Amino acid sequence: MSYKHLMQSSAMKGGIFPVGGAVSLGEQPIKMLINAEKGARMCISETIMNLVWAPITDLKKIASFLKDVKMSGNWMWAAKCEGEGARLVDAVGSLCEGLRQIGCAIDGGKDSLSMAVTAHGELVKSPGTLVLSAYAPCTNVTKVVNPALTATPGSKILWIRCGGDKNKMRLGGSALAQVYSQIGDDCPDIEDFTEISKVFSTVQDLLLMDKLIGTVLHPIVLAGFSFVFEIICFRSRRFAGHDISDGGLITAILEMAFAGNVAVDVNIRNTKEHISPIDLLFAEECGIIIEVLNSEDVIRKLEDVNIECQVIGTASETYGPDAHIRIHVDDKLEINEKLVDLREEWELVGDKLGEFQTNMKSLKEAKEFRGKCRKINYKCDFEWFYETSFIYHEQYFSTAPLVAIIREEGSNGDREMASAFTLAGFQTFDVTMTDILSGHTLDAYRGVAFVGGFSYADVLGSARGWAAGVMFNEQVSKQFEHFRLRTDTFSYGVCNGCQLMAQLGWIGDEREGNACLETTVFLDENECGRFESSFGPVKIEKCKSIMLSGMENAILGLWSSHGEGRFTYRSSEILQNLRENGQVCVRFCDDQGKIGSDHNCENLPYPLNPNGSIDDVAAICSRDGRHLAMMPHADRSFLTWQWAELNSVTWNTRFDQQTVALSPWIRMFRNAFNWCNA
Ligand SMILES: NC(=O)CC[C@H](N)C(=O)O
Repeated sequence: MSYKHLMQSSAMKGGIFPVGGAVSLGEQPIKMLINAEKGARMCISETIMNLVWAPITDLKKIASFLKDVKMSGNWMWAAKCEGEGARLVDAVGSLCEGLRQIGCAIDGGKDSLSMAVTAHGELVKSPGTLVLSAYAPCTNVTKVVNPALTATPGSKILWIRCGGDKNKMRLGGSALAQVYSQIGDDCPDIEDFTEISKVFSTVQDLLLMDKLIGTVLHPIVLAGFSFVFEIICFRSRRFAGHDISDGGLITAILEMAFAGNVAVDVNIRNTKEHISPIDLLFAEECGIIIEVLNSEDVIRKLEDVNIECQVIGTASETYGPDAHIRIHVDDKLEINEKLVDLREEWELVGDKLGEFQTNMKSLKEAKEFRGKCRKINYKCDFEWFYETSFIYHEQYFSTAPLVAIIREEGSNGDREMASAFTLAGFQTFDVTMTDILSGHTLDAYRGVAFVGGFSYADVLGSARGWAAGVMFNEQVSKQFEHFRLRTDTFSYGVCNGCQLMAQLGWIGDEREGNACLETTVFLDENECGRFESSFGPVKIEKCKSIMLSGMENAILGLWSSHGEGRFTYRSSEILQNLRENGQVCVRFCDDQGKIGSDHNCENLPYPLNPNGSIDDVAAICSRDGRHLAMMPHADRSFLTWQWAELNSVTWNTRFDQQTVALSPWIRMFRNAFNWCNA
């Protein structure tokens, strides 16, 4: 089947069309123990304040943006126990009323209403719980804001409270209360839902107005005939935001600092004498924290709708081990700690869970890394811009080279792979292993892509079942081998596809003729012992891969997402040969672009090297460079908004809408296209 819809949507929409879906969650079971009605209202506010960071509706077209938000309500309650049925009714009533006030509907859900058991003669009830999930169309995924403080010079951190009674900072049901094994008796509440709507609408406005976000795009060099612009950073990253919920104001500020890895200095004014600094910092009253460049404009916008806001401080470009957190209340310094020390406190629970999943060596290495990481210096000197307008003409596809996006039962990376190849100018086709088994040949294709996923649920080891399906079927193995040996073809295998290529002998110690007889390179279990999903830097090596030509020395971010990614070789000579032949194509690297051997080590520590591959190998190609097998996902990193962090990216490139959307990884796919057309 052709991915015609991808090509057609490119043709119709004029290229990349960054729409998507936004989802958010809210749950407040501990507050519900104190008061079911208040807990339900806090659930609504948490859900909405988690959703506010994605632009969800074109405000000009629809009068009430929240009308586009739908929710699913899930109830877990011991409703048959005495008094619980009545509490459930109260909670449902307050939920309905709250949603009515903000103009939002529930269109689905599920309930488990017998959440109680008798064990050893004792009745054990689950706390009555409501989990709300909101969903809405996201009009522009490039404008989604995340909590990582950007520390952009000139920006300010603002605290905006909304919904609750401003005379109160209630600690009931808070994380602080739980730390002292208490629940409390007075929990936060939403007294005025209109304020929630106003804040929502104001933030939505900010998301859509670049002026307030402060995009910085300025010409730095005028070289020859071509303008070179520096994209200082991806635009929405000039704006950070986080809701205040579990843990209160202090936790929101700290989490933003941890995520940005930057220093913070704030001074919170406490206007009410009866509120102590502890209440102020730990109460979980509804609100948000934002970091913006043009704070005066934001304050004015909020004043226009009668929402108070306080400028509480700034983040500064002091990173990781150099960064301090200073929190004052009414000019009195309450907290003055190193960022990394506070973050380690915060990581304690994660590390405890990690002890059940991960080996101690990796946990220790991760801790050391957190303690010294400053900022990752991505680097890209090559051009990845190309004139894309031609691919918007459908007739173009009658001449473009064909790529088969091959998937098996359990694959999940086929659509992103198809979209990368389509954007690079190929005609892409969805080809299942069943198609090939029923006689579909690869003769028409110039390229094949083996996608990522969990073929046959990884039961016998990743890609083993998939490989067996090829190796033990004479017709399929002939078909594959014919394709591999043709001199006008290329292939790209990612993750599960990379594991498959290793099993099939497409990379490693290649032999003439049937390559499927033995495996010389094998992807073993990650050294850390768990499935690893992380975004981090890799270095592109000077190598034979046709897809990576001209990209050497770049330091780029890439998603890893695997449980079995450790390149392992039948003998040490194989790795040595691969190195000497220029077949090691990509390596995991540290924040400065250094690999393990630069530090006189066999490989980098976890999590920089997420799987423990010797020599930090992340991708290998065939002897002639036509076949490339890569563990991390370029297919999930070729658009800028797919990158988990871009704060520190400085790239030299021509600027236009398309280039902002495309990350340097698109060059790989474009290289393949140029190779086919050469
Ligand atoms: N994303 C993937 O392709 C994962 C590959 C494989 N299932 C693993 O866990 O290693």
